Amino acid sequence: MVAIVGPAKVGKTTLLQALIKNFTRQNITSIQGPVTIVTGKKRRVTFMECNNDINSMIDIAKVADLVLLLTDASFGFEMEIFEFLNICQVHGFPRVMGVLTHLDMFKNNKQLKKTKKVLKHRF
Ligand SMILES: Nc1nc2c(ncn2[C@@H]2O[C@H](COP(=O)(O)OP(=O)(O)OP(=O)(O)O)[C@@H](O)[C@H]2O)c(=O)[nH]1
Repeated sequence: MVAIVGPAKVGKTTLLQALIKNFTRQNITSIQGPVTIVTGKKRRVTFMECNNDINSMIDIAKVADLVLLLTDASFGFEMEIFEFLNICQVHGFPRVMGVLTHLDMFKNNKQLKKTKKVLKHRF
């Protein structure tokens, strides 16, 4: 079970659609719940987008094997990220992978490198 967690409008649905397209070559426009994909002969992966509320975060922290924690790089860390990490500490930490989005918003390459370094340092 792979959970996609992050603040509102950070690009969770966009990432999920891109992952589905990568594995299945299908374009899915409206995603209503968890999506299970057969990724190998003996492997299935279920992707689930986590709603941006505390109860969903608690539920997902208990069952996820891997969490993709999305951060809008043009904005920085938001409260929800820290909230979710605190919840994980209480419920047993799943593996967490940080994903930076909106990197294309940076026009200045130097600024992009600096921001990436600062944000990566946290994971
Ligand atoms: N420029 C840019 N826009 C992005 C990126 N990722 C997502 N977006 C845009 O951000 C907007 C919100 O993306 P969604 O995928 O709907 O975000 P979400 O986290 O699912 O939003 P909620 O479900 O409302 O929490 C969309 O218009 C996307 O096109 C990115 O990496 N760069």
